[in-house]
Amino acid sequence: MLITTNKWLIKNGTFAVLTEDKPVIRGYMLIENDRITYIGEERPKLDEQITEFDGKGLFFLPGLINTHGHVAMSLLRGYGDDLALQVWLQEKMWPMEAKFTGEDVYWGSALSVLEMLKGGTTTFLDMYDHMNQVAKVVEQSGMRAVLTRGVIGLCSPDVQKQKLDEATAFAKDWNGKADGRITTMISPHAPYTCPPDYIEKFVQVAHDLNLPIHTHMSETKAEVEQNVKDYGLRPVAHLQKLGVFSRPTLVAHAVHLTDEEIEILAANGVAVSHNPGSNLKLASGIARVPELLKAGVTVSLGTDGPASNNNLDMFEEMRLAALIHKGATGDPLAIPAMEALRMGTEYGAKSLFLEGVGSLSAGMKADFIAINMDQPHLLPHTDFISHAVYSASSKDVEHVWVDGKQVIKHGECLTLDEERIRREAQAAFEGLLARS
Ligand SMILES: CSC[C@H]1O[C@@H](n2cnc3c(O)ncnc32)[C@H](O)[C@@H]1O
Ligand SMILES: [Zn+2]
Repeated sequence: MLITTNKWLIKNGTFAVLTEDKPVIRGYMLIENDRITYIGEERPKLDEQITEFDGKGLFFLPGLINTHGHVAMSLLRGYGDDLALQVWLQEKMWPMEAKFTGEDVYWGSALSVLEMLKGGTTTFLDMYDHMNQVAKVVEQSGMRAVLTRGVIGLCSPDVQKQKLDEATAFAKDWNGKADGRITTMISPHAPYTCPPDYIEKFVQVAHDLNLPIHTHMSETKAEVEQNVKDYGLRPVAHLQKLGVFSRPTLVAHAVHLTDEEIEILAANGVAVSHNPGSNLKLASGIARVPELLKAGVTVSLGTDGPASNNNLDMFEEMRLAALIHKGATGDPLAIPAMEALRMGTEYGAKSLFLEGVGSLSAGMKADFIAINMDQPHLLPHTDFISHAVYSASSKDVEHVWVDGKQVIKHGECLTLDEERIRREAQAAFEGLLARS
């Protein structure tokens, strides 16, 4: 077997290393196979000729990490805007999703993976149905993902069992696949869509497979009130009682929390995926992110699905996170730019229980992006971290590497057929409409 080594030396680059004393350095980054093996201001000594890449005018960042979403919902982008969560789900999303075929999920996911890669996201978490199709897209695209079959348990015991078996089989079959780029989790959709005894079964599966749990939690005020009516407890205490937090857990949203609930999440090491764009669009509220971070909770960023956002631009989520908490608290330091960037990268990796991704340093996986800094809205070059959070967008991403392989070059995807995906996704939406 012919073994070829993949080695790159990036020179003349500006790199976000995010250390407290010197967050940005100018110099060199060496990539060997799937890893960063050197990053620093001095040119590394090399005993062989390797491919050099000129990073002049580019700002290199860790690949962005989107910790909550439902990517196949790109097919429903713009279908059912300006509604609150429950109405949006019950009257718009669920009736349409009931008609989704595996093929729809494939093309919807491909459209989103394309959007994410071109926009600088290198890892995403996805909770949905027909997850084999999402996994297939991830495998082909070269992207990294944490995948989980989300289960809504508002159905007969037989169907509940079938869905749980399917979620278990998916989690088992795909964990570690695609050269380790895919990992899996276990996901009851939410406390309001899964009865307590059903959630306990997911906890048991997570224990059996040694996997983390991901679920929606405390997204709206109405959901919290309904939980108290139905079970006599707010969602945090309810999930704790059912054993969910006995597993490594990532909850999405966590908008409506008391001080005591923040302490419970911190004490149990529960991570939170903050989805500012989706929470604003669905009028769910503003999560208590500064308090969560202060209590020691890992808070990362997610877009949620493309139908409640309505894009998958993680630069936008970082900017929103940095801005809305200043407005909500009156404190300009509520979420500084550097913290927002960490939420979109390093804390994202921690939330997904992934080791070796989320920062640019020797030994880490080579998941990184380059943005073109020589554009009017990114000049002058005062503060690159500030520009990445407050001025940049997904459209500024020039190159993307995942696992040491370049997947986006000058904005073009090297792994997926963009033209075909655009055509098939539009056709899939039209097919859905025709069947509805
Ligand atoms: C069972 S697969 C995932 C399921 O979640 C739905 N969904 C999308 N966005 C949200 C959200 O913000 N809160 C709760 N549920 C959401 C999606 O439509 C799928 O049915
Ligand atoms: Zn969601």
